[in-house]
Amino acid sequence: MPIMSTEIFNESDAGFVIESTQNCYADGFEGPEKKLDIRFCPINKITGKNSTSKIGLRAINKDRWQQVLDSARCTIISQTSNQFMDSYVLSESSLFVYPRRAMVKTCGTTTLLHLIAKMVEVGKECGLEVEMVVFSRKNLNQPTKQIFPHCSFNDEVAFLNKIFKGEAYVMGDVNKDHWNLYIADYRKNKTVQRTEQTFEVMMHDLNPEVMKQFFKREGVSALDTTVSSGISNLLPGSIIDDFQFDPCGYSMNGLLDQWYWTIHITPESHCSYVSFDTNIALPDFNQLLRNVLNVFKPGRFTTAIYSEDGSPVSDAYSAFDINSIPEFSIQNKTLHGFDGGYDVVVSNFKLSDQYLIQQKQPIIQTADQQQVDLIQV
Ligand SMILES: C[S@@+](CC[C@H](N)C(=O)[O-])C[C@H]1O[C@@H](n2cnc3c(N)ncnc32)[C@H](O)[C@@H]1O
Repeated sequence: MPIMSTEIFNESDAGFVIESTQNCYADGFEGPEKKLDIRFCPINKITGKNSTSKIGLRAINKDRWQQVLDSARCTIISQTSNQFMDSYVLSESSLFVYPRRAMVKTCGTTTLLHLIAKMVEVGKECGLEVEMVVFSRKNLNQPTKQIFPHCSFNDEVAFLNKIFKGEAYVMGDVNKDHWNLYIADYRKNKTVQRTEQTFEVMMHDLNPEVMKQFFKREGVSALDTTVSSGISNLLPGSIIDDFQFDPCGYSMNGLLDQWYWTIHITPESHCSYVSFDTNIALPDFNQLLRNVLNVFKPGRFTTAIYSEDGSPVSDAYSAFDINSIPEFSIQNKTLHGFDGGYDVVVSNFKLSDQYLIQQKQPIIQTADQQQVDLIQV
């Protein structure tokens, strides 16, 4: 029977303490998330009663996931499910659980990689072993404030290589916006048609008027903000689990049949950041990217596309047309093709100088016009 429920946990029960943003994050909250996407397959030998279970990782309950998340230092705030997945909004970002896949992203100074041992253990409890691990993150604003191994990508890779056997890549300009990627792929049957894709948009320098909506306001619920901001229209028909932090910050998980989408917002002007992430099976991302940019109005952003050979986006390099976002100029674009049958494409954009000049023109014209009017009087 399909499960359709949203449960908000009592914050004190969950050990989740809302702290004053002004006091805690005076130097800026670290919005850019670390993301760990682990896919599992049945363990070859029969190891237990759950080994052939169709629900796989979904047999794990919220308390057990909280034990896993304890290692990353974050807390479950609420849970939503449909017939395909369980989703959890966390004190720092999100966890999505499919029968054979767990995707967790955490921000701030969380220690995401510390939860791997427990994640592998949970998989074993369900008769599953790791088939593929993808760890990725954008460059951090303040890496020195992180806890080991998250102060540097080199440390993270060394940490991961003690557990897995993978490859590491840096995509983009290492001195500017860039994206780090680690992949360990144990999938044996390379002939299987793989159709998964993910699309991430990581935005900085957001329009302050837009960001105002994500400060807690008396009498305005998270759902009100989800609707009035335009977020609910990004992928209509979704089950949405949203949360407004106090005094600011917003997170949501969306479930649209078998596809997830998730948005996390740090609205403070000195460190504004918004992430959008989905695995929706669209043939291109032109309209979705246009809509995301219209809702949030960033000054600069990075996109990351992961696309398997049989995915709806057949060519990750041209998954969206830069002509559909004329106010932005592209800084760089990097493609990595992998022999496992998938591509990763990372691009960086910023508002173009031409657009910024055009934006200023009406103000200058008005002032000039006023001057002319005054002279005429
Ligand atoms: C909503 S979370 C989202 C993080 C996400 N990775 C991002 O930056 O887009 C971070 C925002 O919530 C605010 N916030 C308020 N209380 C928080 C808490 N207890 N834990 C984490 N963030 C909190 C932070 O100041 C920040 O604006």
